[in-house]
Amino acid sequence: MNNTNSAQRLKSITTTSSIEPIAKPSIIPTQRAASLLQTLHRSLEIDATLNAFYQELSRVVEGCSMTFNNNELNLCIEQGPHRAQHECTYNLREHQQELGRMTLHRHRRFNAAELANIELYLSYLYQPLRNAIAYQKALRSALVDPLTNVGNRKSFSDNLERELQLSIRYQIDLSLLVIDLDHFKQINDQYGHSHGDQVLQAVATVLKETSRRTDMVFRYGGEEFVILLPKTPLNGAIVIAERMRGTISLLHIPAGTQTIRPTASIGVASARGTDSATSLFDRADANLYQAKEKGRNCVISAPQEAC
Ligand SMILES: Nc1nc2c(ncn2[C@@H]2O[C@H](COP(=O)(O)OP(=O)(O)OP(=O)(O)O)[C@@H](O)[C@H]2O)c(=O)[nH]1
Repeated sequence: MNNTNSAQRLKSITTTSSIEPIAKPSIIPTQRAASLLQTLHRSLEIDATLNAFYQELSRVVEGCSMTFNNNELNLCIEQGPHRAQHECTYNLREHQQELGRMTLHRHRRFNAAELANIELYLSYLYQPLRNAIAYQKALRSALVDPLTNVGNRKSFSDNLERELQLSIRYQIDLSLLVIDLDHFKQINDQYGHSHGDQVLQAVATVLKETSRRTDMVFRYGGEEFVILLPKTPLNGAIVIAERMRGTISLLHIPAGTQTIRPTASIGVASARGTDSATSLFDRADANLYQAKEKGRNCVISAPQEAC
């Protein structure tokens, strides 16, 4: 295998036994190998597992840095000082499932013994990393709505409590949007449930795309979404809500020969020092109710407003 200035080493590792080192790795004392395995198995945190791997690897492959990517979990974990011109990359996979892509960088080229060591160490990493990834995926699936891929109601409750505490303790603004699709029952009845699902997915995409990275989008249930806007006062929240409402109203979702044009009503509220999670949510929800009462496809942030 090549290891020149521009060469990229790309290898798929499917199981521990499939690794065939191209040179003899340096001999790791049994006790050291056992202790490395024990350390790698200690945590189900991907970060901690990779950090332990890197600490150990950099003893035998000096001066290297490491980048690990997992697209499904949206992970990019970097260890070590910098990226450099020489690199070797391994696609770690289990059957058809990607565990991730591991790249090691260094200013000096990797020699054959070092490459063999890297592969030996990867064979130790493989199982602990697989366990950590499976655990993170399980945690994630308990908190993510599978249809729309945004946070679910449980995730919303956890985040609302935490953000409200932070907002009260540090006197930081916090706003909440409660968004409900209009006449969604009619959409389901007229176009069918699967087109209804497509509308929910398209709306979730709009909500994610029209919010900032720090905003949090959740599906509260059915055709109702909620958005937490940390560090956002009421007037800012109204602007974001209007942008979301406007963008949803521009959607054209194909349904056979027809097109679905959904709209949404939005209730907005901002946290006060005396708020509980329930009182803040109830205020936004009451405003949503007003928006429905006053004609739908509008944003209400105070009970007296008209659409
Ligand atoms: N396709 C689809 N429909 C859902 C899902 N969850 C809930 N619904 C439907 O959403 C509809 C909600 O209807 P309603 O609560 O009557 O509200 P609406 O028709 O949107 O009327 P307004 O909110 O008053 O504008 C019901 O028909 C539910 O069956 C889902 O995951 N997929």
